[in-house]
Amino acid sequence: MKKDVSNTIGKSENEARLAILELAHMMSVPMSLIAVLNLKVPEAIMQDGSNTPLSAAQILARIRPHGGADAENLQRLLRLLTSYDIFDEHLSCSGQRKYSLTHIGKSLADDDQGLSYAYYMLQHHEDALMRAWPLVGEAVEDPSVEPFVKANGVSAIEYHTKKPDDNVMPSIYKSFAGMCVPFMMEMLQVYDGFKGVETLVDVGGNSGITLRMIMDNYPNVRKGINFDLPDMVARAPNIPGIYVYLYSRSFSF
Ligand SMILES: C[S@@+](CC[C@H](N)C(=O)[O-])C[C@H]1O[C@@H](n2cnc3c(N)ncnc32)[C@H](O)[C@@H]1O
Repeated sequence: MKKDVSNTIGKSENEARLAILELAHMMSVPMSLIAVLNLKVPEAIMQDGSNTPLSAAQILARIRPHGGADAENLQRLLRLLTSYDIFDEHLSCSGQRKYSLTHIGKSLADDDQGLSYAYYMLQHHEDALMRAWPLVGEAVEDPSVEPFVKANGVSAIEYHTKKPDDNVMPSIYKSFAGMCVPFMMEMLQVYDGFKGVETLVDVGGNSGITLRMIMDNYPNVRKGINFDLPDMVARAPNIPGIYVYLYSRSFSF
């Protein structure tokens, strides 16, 4: 007997169409997220520390108090990001939409050290990297020059370490610190493997901030060595007890 597969085919074709549509528009997600991060929307919602739901117009009143910005367009971004679990949407009986931050969204608002996951997200979508992505297919045809170098003339590490940056903490440090500090805080609560260690080497220690956190928790670690590239450690903050070790041969993570 011939098996009726029409429903199955229809279902999988529909799923395929939806999947392709989602993939075709995928760029809207990181681009919308970058837009709300640049607008400092997470900080605006957390401004009074309460994460109280706010309408797009109320958010704009906090970030653009002199007016002139478009609440309707901000709401479009917020609605899109609500479907990716960055915001929670609260719909009132009158049809007004308000937004608060989800658990994921809260990780994008600055903490009391001025750190958050936002800096990693921003650094991974900055212009230099965005110039390299369209060239990624060329790396298949000709792998001799990596896309970032082709687009920007220098390697990613060189670009980031040589970039003029008058911040107290250059963006490449803030990007990694924003990701690593919360992780290390949790790790230090459960891992006690640093007991008895006197000298600790952090390979690829970046700004040295996680090494400092370990040394603050374990006074037995008297000497820390931040083993990183010369340009990276050259701009790293000077931390008592932490020495830098320069290594320039390339390796990948
Ligand atoms: C993902 S970051 C590490 C983040 C850091 N562990 C923290 O806790 O914040 C990778 C680091 O590896 C470093 N790195 C890359 N190539 C290296 C090399 N050849 N020698 C030493 N460090 C290198 C980079 O400069 C960068 O600081």
